[in-house]
Amino acid sequence: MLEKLKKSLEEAPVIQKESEGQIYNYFIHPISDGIPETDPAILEEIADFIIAGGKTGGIDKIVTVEAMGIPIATALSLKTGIPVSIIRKRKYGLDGEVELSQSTGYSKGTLFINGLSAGDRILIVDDVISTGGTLLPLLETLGGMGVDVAGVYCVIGRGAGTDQIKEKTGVDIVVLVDIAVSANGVTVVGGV
Ligand SMILES: O=P(O)(O)OC[C@H]1O[C@H](OP(=O)(O)OP(=O)(O)O)[C@H](O)[C@@H]1O
Ligand SMILES: Nc1nc2[nH]cnc2c(=O)[nH]1
Repeated sequence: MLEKLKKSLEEAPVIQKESEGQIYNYFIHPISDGIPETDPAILEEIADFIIAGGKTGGIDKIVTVEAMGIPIATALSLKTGIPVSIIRKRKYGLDGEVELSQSTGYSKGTLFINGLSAGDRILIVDDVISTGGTLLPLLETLGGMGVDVAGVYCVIGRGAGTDQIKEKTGVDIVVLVDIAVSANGVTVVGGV
């Protein structure tokens, strides 16, 4: 299952990003960067896997975070007819906008939620989970808003974020492929 995705991950180049005196080994892959180009067959494989998980029934919105969750969310939307709501890195200042801080192993920023409200039943999809510094504050903020998160899918998992989020929030994130990343490259270490 997901053989194309796994094979392409093993071939992903790794660059070093420096943040706050720490080096982060950042892998570059079509699903997480759009480089060199995204194979629609891999997007379809991912969308079909998520649909087979049975969590798309009764969902009001597929929710993702700008930028690289968008192709995955769009592929899923086209197959299910469920609309996509995108959490942006840009402030709009609309009524009801909610902002939160995001951090990754290589960046810090602010996310802006628009178009979600109490009682919405959503499925979250994203390309990568690593430190959890994006999804943890997002899940906490959505919980505070009264949004019902029916499931969370991340295509690629690395690092401790998934386990930490489970410990802190009880939310089980489904990771399709688990990888280990070093300066020498990417190794697939698990997954569905
Ligand atoms: O678990 P974490 O350490 O938070 O890493 C995961 C996040 O990193 C990437 O986002 P990024 O902000 O780099 O945006 P991008 O989608 O534009 O690459 C990715 O899309 C996830 O949202
Ligand atoms: N492309 C890419 N996205 C990420 N998001 C969090 N970590 C990474 C990474 O190593 N590579």
